[in-house]
Amino acid sequence: MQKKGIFISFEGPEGAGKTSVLKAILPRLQPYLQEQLVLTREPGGKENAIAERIRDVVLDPAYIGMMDPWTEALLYAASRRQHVESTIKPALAAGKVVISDRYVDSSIAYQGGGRGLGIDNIAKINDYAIQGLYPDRTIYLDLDPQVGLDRIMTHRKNEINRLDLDGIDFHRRVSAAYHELAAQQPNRFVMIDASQPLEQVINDVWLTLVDVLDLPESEENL
Ligand SMILES: Nc1ncnc2c1ncn2[C@@H]1O[C@H](COP(=O)(O)OP(=O)(O)OP(=O)(O)O)[C@@H](O)[C@H]1O
Ligand SMILES: Cc1cn([C@H]2C[C@H](O)[C@@H](COP(=O)(O)O)O2)c(=O)[nH]c1=O
Repeated sequence: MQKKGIFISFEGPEGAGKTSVLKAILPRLQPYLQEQLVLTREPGGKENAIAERIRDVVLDPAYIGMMDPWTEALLYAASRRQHVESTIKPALAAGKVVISDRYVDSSIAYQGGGRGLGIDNIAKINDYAIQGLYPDRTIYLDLDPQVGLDRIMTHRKNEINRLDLDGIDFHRRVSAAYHELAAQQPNRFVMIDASQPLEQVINDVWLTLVDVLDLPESEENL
């Protein structure tokens, strides 16, 4: 496939603010990109019934303590393969801007680092899913994992998924793996301090997008 579009992923620990930031950014981007913008997520994906069904299984709190870690890793990779093939690749081939709330770095950090399955092993199984398709830029919302977990336990109690309920040690290993990835690929990762007030985080993300997408430098965009 000849990739023509731009691919941006958002990553971070639980409760870092990815969903809140993307919700705020969407109406600001739409006037520039209109139907060229594809906002999607993992596990799952925009208009991707198969990947969304896998999401339901892998995140279901009913399976706490029951899901084998490799089954978990393979389910995320299977959902990603479907997402890449039927959502991401066609959009990029059509020259669109694809923004994904989580992508392969989540697997490297959560299953490779958090579950201890090994970063190289998880990268290897994900080769089948992504076939070399890495994001052009990855916006990492950086937050102490305990602060993120406290946020979701306080404000989002009715939407807690299976991994949110893993212990703090798991989430600290996830965070360490993300930091290792970001240190290895400083040109791809943009680190944003997600402990700031939400408006400031949104602004920092917006300025990054203005740069990456080469949006016109109006006063509002600076
Ligand atoms: N900068 C911030 N300061 C304080 N609260 C925040 C901030 N950003 C987000 N929140 C709050 O934290 C909670 C989690 O935010 P959000 O759902 O956007 O995070 P997320 O990164 O998408 O989390 P997850 O990956 O777990 O789904 C929400 O209640 C949100 O209002
Ligand atoms: C893609 C992906 C995700 N995860 C984890 C990270 C979160 O705990 C959930 C997704 O929930 P969100 O509220 O939509 O962020 O799944 C993972 O462990 N591995 C992955 O590849």
